[in-house]
Amino acid sequence: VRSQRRSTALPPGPPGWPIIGNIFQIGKAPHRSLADLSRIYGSVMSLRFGSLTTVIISSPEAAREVLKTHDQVLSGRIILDPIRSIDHQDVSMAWLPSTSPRWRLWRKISATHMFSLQCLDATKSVRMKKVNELVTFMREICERGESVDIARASFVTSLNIISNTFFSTDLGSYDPRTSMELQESVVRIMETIGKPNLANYFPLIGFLDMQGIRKEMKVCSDILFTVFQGFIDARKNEKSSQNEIDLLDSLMNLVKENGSELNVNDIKHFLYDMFLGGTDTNSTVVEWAMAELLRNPKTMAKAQAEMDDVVGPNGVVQESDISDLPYLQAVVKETLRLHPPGPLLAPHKAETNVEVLGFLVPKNAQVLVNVWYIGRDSSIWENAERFEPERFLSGREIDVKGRDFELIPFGAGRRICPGMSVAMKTVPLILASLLHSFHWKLQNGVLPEGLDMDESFGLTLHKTNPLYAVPVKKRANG
Ligand code: HEM
Repeated sequence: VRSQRRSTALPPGPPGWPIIGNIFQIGKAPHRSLADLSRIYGSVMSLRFGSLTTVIISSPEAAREVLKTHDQVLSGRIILDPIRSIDHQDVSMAWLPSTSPRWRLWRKISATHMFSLQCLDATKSVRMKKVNELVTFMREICERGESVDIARASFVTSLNIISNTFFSTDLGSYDPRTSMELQESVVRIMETIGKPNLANYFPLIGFLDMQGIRKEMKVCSDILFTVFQGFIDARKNEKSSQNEIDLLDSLMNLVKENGSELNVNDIKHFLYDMFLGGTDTNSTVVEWAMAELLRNPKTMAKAQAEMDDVVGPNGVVQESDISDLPYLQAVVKETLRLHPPGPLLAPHKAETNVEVLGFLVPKNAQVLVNVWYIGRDSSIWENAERFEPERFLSGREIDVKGRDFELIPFGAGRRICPGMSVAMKTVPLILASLLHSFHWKLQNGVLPEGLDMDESFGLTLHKTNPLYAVPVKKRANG
């Protein structure tokens, strides 16, 4: 076995420069430049970023090998410098290696206390309430005949869903006059982690903080940690809970029960992951979906007609309606195919040498799965660049749950997004409520075909220019 492993070669890839390797060949849109390179070098390709060997996976077959067959060995994490700078890597569910007992404990806790069917049922009313508030806000915009930044508004909704689940209170506001500190910190942290950062590839220069990334990361993260600490202190001092039990109560009970394993610092870092993982991702998908629908008015009309049929023209969309709205679900899948918020998933790491489709993935290599490219590969998808939700309504059923490797926006295997179940309730509910309550048009007479779809790569793949859209009254109470 040993000699076989030794003879296995690294996957092919473009030649790189001494020391820096391929860093400067990647540019500002790595998912696109890596897609171009994989057309030349194949679906298992290797590059070098500084000292870091990186293997890029670009086909469903290769993704299955990485995320299923060799899942155990390839579920480590490459730690990015900003994460290290706030000491997040030793406590965070998102960054601990999957071999760590603490990672397993957090996955178990989140699966049982947050994302189980029973918990999702218990938090349904929170999602409904917060989405209704979004519609009320949109009604005010509609009355004034103004346009609205779709991502920003749905970010507030997502943030308030999470903050009410944990703390029974709103931390976001639609009113631009209120303090946006926490809201803005979450966005800035996501941007900061996603910035091109030489210190990710040359750890020794991290302390120089040449790009000011560590400083930014620390300032914004401290804002979040201080807010979380405030809630924890208030709960500790409360004699008996005034409210119904929320998730912070459950977490604090867990600390009492698992005293030696978990402490308050662990809770703060867990909350940090949940607030980062569960806000920007959702709102980005809503924004891309609305942008695609505004560019494809017939598709939007079809989705709205389905809702009129199922919910009734004057009804309010309930979460339980979503399962009866197959076209809406297809719109969400189609958006996730073309615009996965994590185009390269999160950076995996090989814990040992392993062979993938005949090539060596060496121990400590970074492994990135280009789900963005897989979603647009014309050998897999007909009219791959077109927004056609209908593709999901005929033929074999394709799911996003990590079983169909041609569509894996949440990843697959042991590192699959733990928040997938709640995201697949929240995103369709927000979208359905927006579409059912209003007609939509672009601002300043922009025509559907004139809407730009430029994207900016970061920890999530954003629309470069925020989508501003105008809600238009649909019916008497709309
Ligand atoms: C449409 C919405 C979402 C998408 C597309 C998405 C996608 C992803 C992806 C691609 C990963 C990395 C998987 C990998 O490493 O292979 C991930 C991880 C993660 N997501 Fe999500 N996510 C979404 C919503 C959420 C929500 C709502 C939450 C929490 C409330 C959440 C929490 C997390 C956490 C904590 C991780 C790290 C898990 C780990 O490393 O073990 N995500 N997500």
